[in-house]
Amino acid sequence: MQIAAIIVAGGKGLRMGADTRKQYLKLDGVPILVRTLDAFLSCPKIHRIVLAAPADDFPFIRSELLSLLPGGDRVVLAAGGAERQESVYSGLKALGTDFKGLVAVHDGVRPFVSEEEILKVCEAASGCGAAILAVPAFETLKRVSTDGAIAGTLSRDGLWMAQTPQVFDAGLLCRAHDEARALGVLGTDDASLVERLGHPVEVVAGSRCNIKITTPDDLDLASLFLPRFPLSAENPAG
Ligand SMILES: Nc1ccn([C@@H]2O[C@H](COP(=O)(O)OP(=O)(O)OP(=O)(O)O)[C@@H](O)[C@H]2O)c(=O)n1
Ligand SMILES: C[C@](O)(CO)[C@H](O)COP(=O)(O)O
Repeated sequence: MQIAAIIVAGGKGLRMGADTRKQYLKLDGVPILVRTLDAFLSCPKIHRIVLAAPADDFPFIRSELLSLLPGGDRVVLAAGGAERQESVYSGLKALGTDFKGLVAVHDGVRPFVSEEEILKVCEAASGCGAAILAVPAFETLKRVSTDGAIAGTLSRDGLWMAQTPQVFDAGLLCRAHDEARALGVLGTDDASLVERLGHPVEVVAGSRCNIKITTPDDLDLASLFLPRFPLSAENPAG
């Protein structure tokens, strides 16, 4: 079965508070987005890659990022939208409605995804049509009221934190996005749009290394993980 990846990198990175969009910040000299794309370009099961990114950045992405990557010319660019969901939708349109395989949606700012994780979540989705990586909640969870006081302690039983890749049958993902758009539903991930259709989504245990680089602290954490995630052997920057 054909597998396509949609990498979303259209965000502004407001919580990072950097002058540059965080997907272009460098970790040990290599842009975060290049590290993420390298993980997918070097995975033999991924046949096509669409990158949803700010349209104004396309010249920079072509000349400064894709040019660093062996196979970077395989990456098709799609214009990112105002919300993550719109960026995924734009990626789906760029992929084309005739694509019939699996689509793996991944955040451009999750560079520490392993090939093993990509393969196992794709494998799960090839069975049931929808699967995501996630990790069990690992801290005590509090509901906090607007005055800053604890309003309750939640049971951690059965609570998981969603990661990406989130992998779906292409037709199912298109239907989930079309319906959400028609109804004005905005989800923070793709699985939530598929869940609303009543379709089961399998959860595959991921790793706590697969962080979404969101705040400046995450850059410090990322530097600790770097030695465990070298660039692929084909990548001359690696
Ligand atoms: N309009 C958007 C918003 C987000 N994303 C992408 O979705 C992923 C996860 O989003 P997040 O980490 O929340 O990124 P930002 O939206 O950039 O961050 P912030 O909310 O702090 O502005 C990132 O790779 C981001 O680039 C996107 O493609 N298009
Ligand atoms: C898709 C996602 O990465 C799963 O954790 C996440 O929902 C994106 O989160 P955001 O911070 O709301 O953009």
